[in-house]
Amino acid sequence: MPYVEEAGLQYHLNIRPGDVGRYVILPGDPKRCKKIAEHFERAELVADSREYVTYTGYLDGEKVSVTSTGIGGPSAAIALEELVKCGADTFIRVGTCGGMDLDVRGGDVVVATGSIRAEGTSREYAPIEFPAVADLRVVNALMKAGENLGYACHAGVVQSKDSFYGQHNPELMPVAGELLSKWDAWLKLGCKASEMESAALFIVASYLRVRCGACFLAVANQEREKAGLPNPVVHDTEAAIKVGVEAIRVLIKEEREKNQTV
Ligand SMILES: O=P(O)(O)O[C@H]1O[C@H](CO)[C@@H](O)[C@H]1O
Ligand SMILES: O=c1cc[nH]c(=O)[nH]1
Repeated sequence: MPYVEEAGLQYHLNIRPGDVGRYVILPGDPKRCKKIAEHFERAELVADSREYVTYTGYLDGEKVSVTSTGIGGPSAAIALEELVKCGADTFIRVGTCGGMDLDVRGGDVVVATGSIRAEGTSREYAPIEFPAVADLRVVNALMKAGENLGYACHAGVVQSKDSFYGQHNPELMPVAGELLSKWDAWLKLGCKASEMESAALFIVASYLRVRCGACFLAVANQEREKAGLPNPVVHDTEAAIKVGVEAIRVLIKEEREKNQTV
């Protein structure tokens, strides 16, 4: 492969095997990495390349990492591929989203059980009939984490799309009819929220046989606004970060207990 340089150095992330733990948190925003790494013990910056910032530290004695994916499926798929090449096998996206279902308010945490593949990247990995689903053990760990921390997380299907403004101003787009009629269908089907990376991550994780889940801070809910309901706007991602970090702790504990019984 021409894009792998010496000793397994990855072309985009600028990391090598050994630089990251098997557990990796995946925010979109590179600036969220430092905030997440502050929850680790002995965290160190290991790489800063393009939109990909990576810190590695420890949680309960286990090596863990955080790598930003940037915005959208293409860069998220690259991050997952290169992290897997460096030995990681369990991933939690900690992102932001816009609420869709009326019960999701700004400030709430949403856990994805699966994602609508309204984006392009996953189609270059799997036919559209194949569902983008989160790993069941990671979903359970995220819900347990919410319970441990006293956050009532919403669990359900989310929508992954490529156009942020197609979500917020669909009526201005040349394909308005298609965007609006599909959005209406997602609402009728109980879709919880809209974001941009989880479908690609779940499909690439299925292909590479690794575990991936996702939780999000709902920034606001445009459907609540439309319905004339209170619509708080929240930008502080700490609740979703705490749920993601606690879920990694839950998974580490489960893995240790499993290894003791075999
Ligand atoms: O806050 P992050 O993790 O970047 O996630 C969401 O925010 C970005 C859009 O504003 C997209 O990446 C979307 O998925
Ligand atoms: O409304 C939102 C908020 C965050 N991310 C999105 O994709 N949409």
